Amino acid sequence: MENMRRSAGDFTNPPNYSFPHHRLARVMRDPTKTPLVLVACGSFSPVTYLHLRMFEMAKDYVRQDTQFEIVGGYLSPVSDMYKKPGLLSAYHRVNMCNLAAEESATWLMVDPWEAFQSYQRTAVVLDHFDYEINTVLGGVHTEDGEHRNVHVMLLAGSDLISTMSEPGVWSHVDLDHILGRYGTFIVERAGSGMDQATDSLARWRNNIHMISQLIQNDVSSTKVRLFLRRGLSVRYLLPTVVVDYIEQHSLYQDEGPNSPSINLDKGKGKDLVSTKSPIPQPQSAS
Ligand SMILES: Nc1ncnc2c1ncn2[C@@H]1O[C@H](COP(=O)(O)OP(=O)(O)OP(=O)(O)O)[C@@H](O)[C@H]1O
Ligand SMILES: NC(=O)c1ccc[n+]([C@@H]2O[C@H](COP(=O)(O)O)[C@@H](O)[C@H]2O)c1
Repeated sequence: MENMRRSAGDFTNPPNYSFPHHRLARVMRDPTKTPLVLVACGSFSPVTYLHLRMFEMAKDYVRQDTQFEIVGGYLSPVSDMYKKPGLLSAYHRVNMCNLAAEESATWLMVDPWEAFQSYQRTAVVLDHFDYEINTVLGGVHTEDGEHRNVHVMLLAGSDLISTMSEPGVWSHVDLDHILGRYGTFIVERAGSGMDQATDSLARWRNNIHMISQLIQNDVSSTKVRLFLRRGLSVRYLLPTVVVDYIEQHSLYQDEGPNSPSINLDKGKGKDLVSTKSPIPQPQSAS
């Protein structure tokens, strides 16, 4: 079951959807390596420099410590149905991610697939990338024309991985699918210990790569939203094009219907009130 590849009928697509691949490198530089696509799932409400920085940190780690070659990276904003506090409409979140990705790294893209439809579990999202890249596009090639399947991996902060030990948030079947079949790069996040995050995930440890933050940076979307509501500047915490977009559309002026009241503490605000949405539990991920 774990290695079964999905087919078109297994996925629901939003209207007029086409998979973005304009920045996906289709020819590998080093034929001895395994091609890799990084996928970051999250709210991105709004996208910050930390989200973009995660990809750069992973890129350094991949080059120095692994046999992978990155051929592309994706931000995959979650559906509005996730109903997380502070979640702005998918329309604006996807627009902001696109602006940020376009002006940042040349290998970053935004996939609106999960954003514009019903909530899709992360295991299904990774299957969608695997399907689009390997089945539909046919993977990538070496310079000699040899075909290679692309390995898809989840890129996440240590707070997200911590939730994998919280009861009721992830099903065991999904965890086995995500960590067993795909694997993950975990970026250290202030306030969310790396060891603690992965203790209960030991059986998949070969597929879990931990990336330490050598320059501490604890920007979070929660704090950015709070700053905006208080009329404080968020410039240099997120790309200028995103700051301009937020100003033009007067975004994040109100708390919004899902928002609990939060304080600007040292963490993300998550310690004070649970912001985790109940996740519909799957029958099976594959
Ligand atoms: N400062 C950070 N350090 C490490 N990882 C981060 C950081 N900020 C976000 N991430 C990671 O980015 C991914 C997307 O996160 P998300 O969009 O939920 O951002 P967030 O800042 O945690 O949002 P919110 O504050 O609204 O909860 C998650 O895997 C999260 O762990
Ligand atoms: N069971 C699951 O597939 C599951 C559970 C919790 C969060 N997630 C994903 O993690 C991402 C970030 O979630 P938070 O912003 O709540 O930390 C979202 O993309 C969400 O879909 C998936």
